[in-house]
Amino acid sequence: MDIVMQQVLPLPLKDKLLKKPSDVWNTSRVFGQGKWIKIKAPSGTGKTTLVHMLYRLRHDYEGRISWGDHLLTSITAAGLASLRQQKISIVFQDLRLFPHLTARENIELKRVLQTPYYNTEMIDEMAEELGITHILHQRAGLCSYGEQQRVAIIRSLMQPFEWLIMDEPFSHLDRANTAKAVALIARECSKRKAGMVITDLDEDQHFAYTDELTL
Ligand SMILES: Nc1ncnc2c1ncn2[C@@H]1O[C@H](COP(=O)(O)OP(=O)(O)OP(=O)(O)O)[C@@H](O)[C@H]1O
Repeated sequence: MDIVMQQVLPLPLKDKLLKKPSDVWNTSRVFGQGKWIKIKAPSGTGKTTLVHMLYRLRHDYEGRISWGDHLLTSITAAGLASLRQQKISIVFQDLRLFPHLTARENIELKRVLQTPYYNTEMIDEMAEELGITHILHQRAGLCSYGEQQRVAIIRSLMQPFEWLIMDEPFSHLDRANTAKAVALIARECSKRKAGMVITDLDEDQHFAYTDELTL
């Protein structure tokens, strides 16, 4: 499934964005299936706005965004839920874990939302790989932000997907833990032949990007 953006401009930022060139805003852009796309921009310039539009959390924009044949402004609630369960997964910048559930419960909830893609043992394997086995039983709200970030990454990998959207997913991880998370994500995307859209402030070489765009 391609993600297509046509002349998209967020209404609250329209005047500001029209004043500078962009690889993404107010242009036609096709994110072809399986591409690994990096979107770079300084703080406060619209990365989270874009991610929320791509995931259809907000639709206060001009232009058109489609997931395959589905135009996001006219998709039904049932269609949206189904595509989010089967085709598009996400790591939010603000993570959106349930703070009163344990780390494991947060991940498990996602795992069982659809016909499980993985069995529950995979949670332990991924937690071990990312070094968070010891906090799986802990309430998510008590975990450090870096621990929560790794929980959110594992949660995003518990479902099938064609696209993984990530909004500054390593912002609270040190270099060694970032490398572990990158290896896991790259493996899981490759296994599914999935694309990714990842935002960050600066250039990086975490993944073998097919496209590097400036917002
Ligand atoms: N609904 C809205 N109304 C007015 N301004 C908004 C709205 N939504 C976002 N903005 C503004 O748009 C700008 C971009 O915000 P956004 O969170 O997308 O940036 P960002 O690039 O993700 O930032 P950061 O790197 O700090 O996370 C900010 O100045 C924000 O205040």
